Amino acid sequence: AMAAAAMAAALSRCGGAPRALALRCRRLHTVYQSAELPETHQMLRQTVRDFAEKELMPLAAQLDKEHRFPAEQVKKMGGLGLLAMDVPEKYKGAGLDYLAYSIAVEEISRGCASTGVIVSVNNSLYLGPILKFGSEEQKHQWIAPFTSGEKIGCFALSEPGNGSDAGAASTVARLDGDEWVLNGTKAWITNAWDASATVVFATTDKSLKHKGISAFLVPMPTPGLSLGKKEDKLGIRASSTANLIFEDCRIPKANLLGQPGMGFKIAMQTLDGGRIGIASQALGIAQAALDCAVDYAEKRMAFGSPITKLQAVQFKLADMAVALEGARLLTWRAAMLKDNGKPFTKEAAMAKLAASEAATSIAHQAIQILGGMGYVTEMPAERHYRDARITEIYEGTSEIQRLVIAGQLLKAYRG
Ligand SMILES: Cc1cc2nc3c(=O)[nH]c(=O)nc-3n(C[C@H](O)[C@H](O)[C@H](O)COP(=O)(O)OP(=O)(O)OC[C@H]3O[C@@H](n4cnc5c(N)ncnc54)[C@H](O)[C@@H]3O)c2cc1C
Repeated sequence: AMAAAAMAAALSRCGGAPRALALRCRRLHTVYQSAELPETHQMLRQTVRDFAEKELMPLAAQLDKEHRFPAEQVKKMGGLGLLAMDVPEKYKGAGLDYLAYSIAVEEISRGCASTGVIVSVNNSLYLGPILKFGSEEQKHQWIAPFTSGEKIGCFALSEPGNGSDAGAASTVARLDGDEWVLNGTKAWITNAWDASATVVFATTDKSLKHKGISAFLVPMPTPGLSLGKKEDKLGIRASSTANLIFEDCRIPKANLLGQPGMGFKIAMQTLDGGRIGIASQALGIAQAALDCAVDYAEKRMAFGSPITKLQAVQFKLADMAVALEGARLLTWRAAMLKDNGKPFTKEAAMAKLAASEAATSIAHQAIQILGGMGYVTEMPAERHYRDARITEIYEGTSEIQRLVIAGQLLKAYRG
């Protein structure tokens, strides 16, 4: 009942009438098998879908073309509670759960995949570890101002010399009186150019290898921290990606997150949750690609009838739908396990692997169904194809997901 009240409060912030919205069936081709979702989550889905169709979908191509951060839309999403979904209301979050978060990120990404990752990084990678490992004081200082969309955060783990092998971090932090002094370069940091703070991982005791890594909270901008150039990317081009360069960057001693040496554990647990967000982003891209393919195929005539009459096209659509629904169920399952306080490392890796591979394959087939029109920017299919690709790389490549899944699987068999 409390979750439902919180949901109603979050929804009412947008000034909408969620019940009426939930009852309105928008388009036949985007009906989900969502009967098994709680009513609150169905309402949320409809609200976020309406927002994405009105505010994101019409803009997505332009944002992509201009590499433009959707600042105004991020503020509106903050007003809807979408930037801090599982953060309790006492820290100014929406007080919802990870299933709600997954649904919201999917719908946002269906409208604009770049916006999807911006939202996912703020929720999972920035707020997530502070919520779980921060002191009460840190939560008030570093969470509350990052819930409304006025400020967003980032997460800096990867480095130029190591991505998958995150335990080999060469960024260092040394205690000097009442301050930590950070030196090193973090690479590929999502939201870097638009962020007001970062969670950053640095080695405090090299002899302990990955057990000598600690996590820190760093305001942005701050002296000693500079940004690299914006990466010119294949997809998700409206989200900024850049290096964070620390050169004798001094932060207060109190900005240590958790205990010294806990950084690697914090990073890995954070990525477990983050993978649910990226799986959801992939679902949204895949859904958008499938929607586009069906819309087009119903109208495109070849040899005297719409190409949806061709069994070869129908078989493609069937395979796309199966891959999407299977990945969605895995994603919801991982989210529900997390919401119930159960282990979900393996399930989150399975969800991320299945959803990202589904998204790349569905976006590929969508282009095939559109033929020449799939290859040009008049239609969104080519953008979905470019946007999908990153979901197999960040927050652990598909190879790393397979390693995580196999490791957990073998552990379970061996008892
Ligand atoms: C657009 C974008 C945004 C990003 N955002 C962030 C962010 O916000 N914060 C952040 O910290 N990082 C971020 N990253 C970094 C991302 O997480 C890494 O790129 C990713 O983890 C892979 O690391 P790498 O690029 O160093 O590749 P490498 O680790 O060098 O891997 C290269 C290849 O080797 C394979 N490989 C490596 N080790 C193994 C193994 N043990 N077994 C099998 N195969 C292996 C990989 O799967 C891959 O195919 C982002 C990256 C991009 C491109």
